[in-house]
Amino acid sequence: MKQRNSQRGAASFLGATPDQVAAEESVIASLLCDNEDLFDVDGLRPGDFYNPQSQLIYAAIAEIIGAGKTADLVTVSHRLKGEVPAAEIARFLDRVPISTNLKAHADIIREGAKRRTLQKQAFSAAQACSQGVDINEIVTLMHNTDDDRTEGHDISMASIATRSMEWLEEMDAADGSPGLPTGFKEYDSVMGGLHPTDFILIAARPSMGKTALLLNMARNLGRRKVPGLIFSMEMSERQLCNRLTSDVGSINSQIFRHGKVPSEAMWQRIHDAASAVAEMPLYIDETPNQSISQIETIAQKYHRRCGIGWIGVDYLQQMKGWNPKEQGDMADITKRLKGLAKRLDIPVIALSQLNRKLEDRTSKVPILSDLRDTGAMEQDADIVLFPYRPAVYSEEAHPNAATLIAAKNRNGPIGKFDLRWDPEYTRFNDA
Ligand SMILES: Nc1ncnc2c1ncn2[C@@H]1O[C@H](COP(=O)(O)OP(=O)(O)OP(=O)(O)O)[C@@H](O)[C@H]1O
Repeated sequence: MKQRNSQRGAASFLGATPDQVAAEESVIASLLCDNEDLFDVDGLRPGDFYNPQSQLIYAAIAEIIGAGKTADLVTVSHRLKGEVPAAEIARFLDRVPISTNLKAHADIIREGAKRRTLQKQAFSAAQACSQGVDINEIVTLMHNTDDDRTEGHDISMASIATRSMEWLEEMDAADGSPGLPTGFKEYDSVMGGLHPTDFILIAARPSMGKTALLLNMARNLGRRKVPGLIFSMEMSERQLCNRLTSDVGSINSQIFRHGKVPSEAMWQRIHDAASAVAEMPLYIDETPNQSISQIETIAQKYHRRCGIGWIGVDYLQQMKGWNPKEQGDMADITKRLKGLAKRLDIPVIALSQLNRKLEDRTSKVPILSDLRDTGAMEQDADIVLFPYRPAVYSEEAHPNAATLIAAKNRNGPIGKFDLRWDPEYTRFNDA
C-alpha cells in the first residue's frame, strides 16, 4: 500500500511516441543526405529532439552548416568524436529519408517537445502549489511557456534579416514611425515616439510632474485607441480618472479635489470630458505595493486579453522589493521590466523618484548620475527622461516653463524639448 502511494506521487514524464522517434530519424537522415533541407525544418532546435544522441547530431549538423561547411557522416562524426560513435551516426543513414515531407516531420518533433515542456511545467506548478509558493510566482511559471520556441520561431540571421526587412517595408508603407506618439511633437519627431521593447524611465524629484507626463501620454494614446495598462501604486483609480478628465476637458483639477462643481455649464463640460475618457482603452490597476511577479502576470493577462500596446508603472519606489539596501532586488525589478517590454514587444514606462542629493547642487537640473545608488536603472533603461520645471526651485522662473530632458537614448539621439506646464490641468503641452 505504502509503495503504491509513493508510485502515485512520483512523476512519470512523457517519452517519445513511435511517430516522434521516426520523425527524428527522418529529419537527421535527410539532413545528412542534403544540407539544403535545414531550411525546411524551420527553426527546429536541438532541445526539441527527445533522443539525446539526436540532439547532439542535429546540433553538430546545424553548426557545421552554419559555418558554411558541408555536414555529412565524416564531418559530423569528426565533430562528435568521443560523444557519439560514428556507427551510431551511420545508423541514421540506414533509413530512407523522405525529404518531401520534412516540414511535417519537423512539426511532429516540435509538438512532442511542446508536450514534454508543458508536462514538466505543470508538474513544477503542482509541486509549487503544494509547497505554498507565492501564487503569482506560480502563475508566471505557467505562463513562461517560451512561446517563441513552441511556435517554431526561427532565430537564424537569415530569418531575422528577412523579418527586419519586412518590418521596415511595413513601416515605410504605413507612412509612420514604429513608435507610439507621445503627443509632444518635437519629442516624437526627434525620438520617434515610444518604441516597442523599450524600457523608458521618467525620473524627477517629487511634484515635478512625472504622473502628469505619463497621463498626458496616456491621454494621447487613449484618443488614438492604443490600449494601455497603468499600475498606479500611489494614486487611486479615481484620482487618475479625475486627472485625465481635467486634462481632456481643460477643467481645473481643484474642482475634483474639493468636490464642488460651480455651475451647470461646468457640469456639462465635466460630463463631456468624462465620456471621452470613458471611451479610452485604458486599464488602471491601483493595487499598492505590487511585486514584479504580480506586474508580469497582470501585464501578460491584459496583453493577451486586451492587446495592450504600452504599460506604465507609477512608481518604482512603491514596488514590493524596492529597497536601496537590496541593490540586487532593485536590479532584478528593472531587468524584468525590460524583459517584459521585450517579451510583449511594447514600451514599458516606469516612473521613479530621484535621489534628494540633487537638491544639494547649485544646478537642480537632473543628470544621469542622479540615478546612481538606485539599482541598475541607468543601465537597464533604454531611454531616460527628466521632466524639469525651474519654478519648483526659483520664484523668478516662469511658472509655466518646463523642459523634457532625454538624457539617455540607447538607440538614437538625446535632446532637450521645451514644453509648457499648465498646473491647473496638470498638463504639459508643446511650448
Ligand atoms: N489645480 C492645481 N493647481 C496648481 N498646481 C497643481 C494643481 N494640481 C496639481 N498641481 C501641481 O502638479 C504637480 C503634481 O504633479 P505630479 O503628481 O504629476 O508630480 P509627480 O512628480 O508625479 O509627484 P510625486 O512624485 O509626488 O508623485 C504638483 O507640483 C502640484 O502642485
